Amino acid sequence: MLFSSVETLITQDVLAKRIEELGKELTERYKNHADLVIICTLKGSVLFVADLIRHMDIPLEIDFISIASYHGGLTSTGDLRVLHGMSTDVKGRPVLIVEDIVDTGRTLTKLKEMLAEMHPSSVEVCALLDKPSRRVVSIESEYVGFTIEDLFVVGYGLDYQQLYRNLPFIGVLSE
Ligand SMILES: O=P(O)(O)OC[C@H]1O[C@H](OP(=O)(O)OP(=O)(O)O)[C@H](O)[C@@H]1O
Ligand code: HPA
Ligand SMILES: [Mg+2]
Repeated sequence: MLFSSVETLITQDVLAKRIEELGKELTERYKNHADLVIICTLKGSVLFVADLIRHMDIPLEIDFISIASYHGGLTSTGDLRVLHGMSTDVKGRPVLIVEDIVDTGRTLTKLKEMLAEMHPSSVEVCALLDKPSRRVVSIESEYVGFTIEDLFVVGYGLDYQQLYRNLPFIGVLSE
């Protein structure tokens, strides 16, 4: 499918303000919990996590896991592949998963199952975008930036065929 333009759904300013709010909320949540580990899901969450942690005024570690199921397309293939694992020992430590988007819920479900085997003291999720209308697996995030309609979005880390991740705003592709 060919797309000719991108329409803005969430502007750079609106993103920045909401991410600052989330960072402050998370600072309050975790300020009395030592040893926080943030797990960023690559590739989509890389811009979000970089901005979010700059508003978290507490000690934290960060690690990355590369997990993918869209493989460039518009729909989840259901074939979840872990392309790179994490290296941090999270046993007995609070974990915050940072996700760019929860759509069918399959990625987050798989990630939470994998983490449970590592016995962290707690696991919470901060998702920039939530698309509840597309859920296949019932799962919720403790912290959500924006709840969006059933639209395929790109930008601010999110891709279509690995492109558009560098847009500074969230947009919708149009033909
Ligand atoms: O709730 P779901 O339907 O599972 O979709 C959400 C996941 O899908 C996307 O990853 P993708 O597979 O596109 O990998 P990427 O982050 O490398 O683009 C997105 O970044 C989320 O991690
Ligand atoms: O709307 C989306 N856009 C980009 N990647 C995605 N992965 C799940 N949903 C989406
Ligand atoms: Mg993708």
